[in-house]
This record gives sequence, C-alpha cells and structure tokens, in this order.
Amino acid sequence: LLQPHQTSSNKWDTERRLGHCTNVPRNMNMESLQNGYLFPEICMRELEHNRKYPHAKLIRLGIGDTTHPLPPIITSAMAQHVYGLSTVQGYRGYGAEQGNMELRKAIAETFYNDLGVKGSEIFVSDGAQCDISRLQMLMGCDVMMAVQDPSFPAYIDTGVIIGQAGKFMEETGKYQNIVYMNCSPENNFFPDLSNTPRTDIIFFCSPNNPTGVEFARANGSIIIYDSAYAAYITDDSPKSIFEIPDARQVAIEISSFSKFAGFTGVRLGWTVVPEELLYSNRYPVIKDFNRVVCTCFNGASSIAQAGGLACLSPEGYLALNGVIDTYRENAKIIFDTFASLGFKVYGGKNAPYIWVQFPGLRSWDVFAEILEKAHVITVPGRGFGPGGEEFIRISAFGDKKGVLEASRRLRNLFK
Ligand SMILES: Cc1ncc(COP(=O)(O)O)c(CN[C@@H](CCC[C@H](N)C(=O)O)C(=O)O)c1O
Repeated sequence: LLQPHQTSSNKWDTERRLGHCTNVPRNMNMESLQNGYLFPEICMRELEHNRKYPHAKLIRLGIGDTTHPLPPIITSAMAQHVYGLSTVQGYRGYGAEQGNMELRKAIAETFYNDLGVKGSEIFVSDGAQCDISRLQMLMGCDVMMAVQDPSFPAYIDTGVIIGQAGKFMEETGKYQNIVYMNCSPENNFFPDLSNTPRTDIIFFCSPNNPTGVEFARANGSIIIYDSAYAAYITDDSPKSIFEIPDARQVAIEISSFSKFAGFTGVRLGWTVVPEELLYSNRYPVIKDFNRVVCTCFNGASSIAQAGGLACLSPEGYLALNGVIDTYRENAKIIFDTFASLGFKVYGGKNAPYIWVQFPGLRSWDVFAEILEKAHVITVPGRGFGPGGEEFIRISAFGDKKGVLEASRRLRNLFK
C-alpha cells in the first residue's frame, strides 16, 4: 500500500517537473471569484500604461482614494499619541476590540445624535471594507443576499468567498443565489422593491429611500447600510438609515473615516449594530457581532483612533468639511464637463463620483480609450456589476489642478 507521503510514479514525475505541491484542497469559493478584484486590476492597467507612456502625465480619477493632506490638528493628535507610546505613562497595549469608548461615544454624538444610537452599539474598526468581511462572516454561508447592481464589488465578492453564492453565470455576469437589484437612470438608481424577491440580507449604499426599511421589515430581512459617503450628501436624503423609523429593528450601518476624513491609508471605520436587531430565534445580532469582533479582530490601531477623536473635535470636523467642499467642487467640474459635451451624467451631488453613460459601448473599452488618448484613469462601470455596463465612474478625489487638466483633456477627446 502506498504510504500517505508516497505517491504513484506519475506524481513523482509531476513533482520533479513542476515542483512540490501540498495535499490541501483549494477553497472552491475562491475558485468561483471572477478575475481579480476590481481595484487592483485598475492599478495593473495603470502600470501597463506607465510602461507604454513613461512621460505621460497620468491623472488618477479612478480609485476613490483621497488626495488632500490631513489637517494638522489631526496629524498632531496622532503624533502626540505616538510620542506617548515611548513613555511609561503614555504607553498603551491592546485596546478594547470594540474600540476606545471615548471614540465610540464621539461617533454616536457626531453622527447619530438624537437617533438613539449608543456608544455601546458602535464597533470601531479598521475600515468599512473590513467590516463588510466581518459581517459576511457573521451572517455565514446559508443566507441569501440582495445587492444593488451596480454597487461596490466587495459586497458580492465577500459573499462569494464566504460561500453564499451559487455558480457564476457567464451569460448574465451574475452569481446564482444572489439577487441583483438593478439600479439605472430609469429607476433613479434605486431598485423597484415591489419586484424584488425576499432575501435574508440586503446591502444598500444609497441615501434616498425610506421604503427600504419597510421592505426589510415586511420580509424579515436585515439591511446592511453602507454610509461611507454620507458626508457628501447635499440634499435632504437621510445620512443614516437610523433616521428612518423602525430601522433599528432591521438595519446594521457601516461607515468609514476614509472619505470624510481622508483616512484611506490610516484605516478607521465603524459598524452600528442596534440592540433591538434580532435573528429569527430572537437572539440579538449585536452579541454575535461582538463575538466575531473579539475573536477575529484585535481592535483598530490606537494611533488611528487618536486621529479619529481629533477628526470629531469641533476644530477637526470644521477643517474636514473644508476638504470635503474642495472634493465637491471637483465633482461639479467633472459633472459640468461631461454635461457640456452632451453626455447623460449622474451623481456628483450626494457622492464624490460622477457616473457617465456611453450607450451601446462596453465600459472597459471606454475606460481604455480615455486612458490611451487622455491619460486619465477612470473606473469602468462593469466593474461594479452587469448593471454598470455602458457607464464610466470618475472620482472627484483628485487634486484641483489635475481635475481641471483632466477636464481639458476630456473636452478635447469628446468634442
Ligand atoms: C461604498 C464603499 N464602502 C466602503 C468602501 C471602503 O471603505 P474603507 O476605506 O475600507 O473604510 C468603499 C471604498 N471604495 C473606493 C476605494 C476602493 C479601493 C480600496 N482598495 C477597496 O478595494 O475598497 C472606491 O470605490 O474607489 C466604498 O466605495
């Protein structure tokens, strides 16, 4: 009998030719993922372009990464914390996995004042993207989720990795066992819930719909509401889902310091899990999320949390609102550029992204043409789901000079 470590002669041949491999089977969910994750793919295309045009002055309006330096009141708070770490009285080891209670309370007061959210319902994290993964781990593989199409790719990709998705259907570009809620100009980019089947989880990243809560309540679903861009809302849309009555019984809210505070590299976010949110067996979701956080996450960096507290100080918050205004001005420049060229343009008013329609065209082709001829990086809408085909997303997070130059180049390209 062959011993476990022994193999047939053809395995020896393969080993000799291709080198050793283990006997560990690959997680088949990883096999189901399509291509690479969207944003590293954009980075790859940028690298290829730089190699082809080493002297081109590339303008990056693709990945939604902030560019404005942090206000000194915030960096000095982090620096002070860092220097404190070199003293006996200032040194801090592991903090609470749920986050520094002072910061939890400051988040509650700043974003959820009179909405009934308590500091103890806020879990500070290393970012919304990371919390999406932890929430998927919390929900497990035996649930069905609905996601807006198009939407931030992490919702679907983490669902695939955790095992919620069925087979990927090439012809539709969708996974089985996931409900894609189409969002298009025809429905003002919010799904017609009356035609949406019941699912256990519903990911929303859209400020403008109170019926989402009623729909979830009627279906016994849990909404995971992503308010990463709430600071950019300029109309009377709710900035938090907890502004909507009964949301505490159906919704979890994730958010981030990335986009309103420029903490994309510092890494700080939070998740709100209301105490009233119960599973079908009436067990509180907050208790399980706390268990996931304590088991899988040792808390956000104390340095980032010191910075987060400074962001929420009156002076810090005022300084950050000034930065957000510069990004909003960028969004207007980009929006007006495409509108003046006769394109159907969306967004830019409640978010720092512009969504431009190119009817009948494949978005990766439009992405490639704008990169090749204008040396401007965008994001093809298809990267956010099949519903994003024919669209391009342009980020307003660039610096003003770059945005003005990109506007000039795009006018030249599409005039
Ligand atoms: C709707 C929504 N929710 C959460 C996030 C991530 O927030 P986080 O920074 O983790 O607190 C984002 C960030 N998205 C950006 C950055 C993407 C590139 C980053 N490497 C990533 O893969 O998330 C983009 O759409 O260009 C988002 O759009």
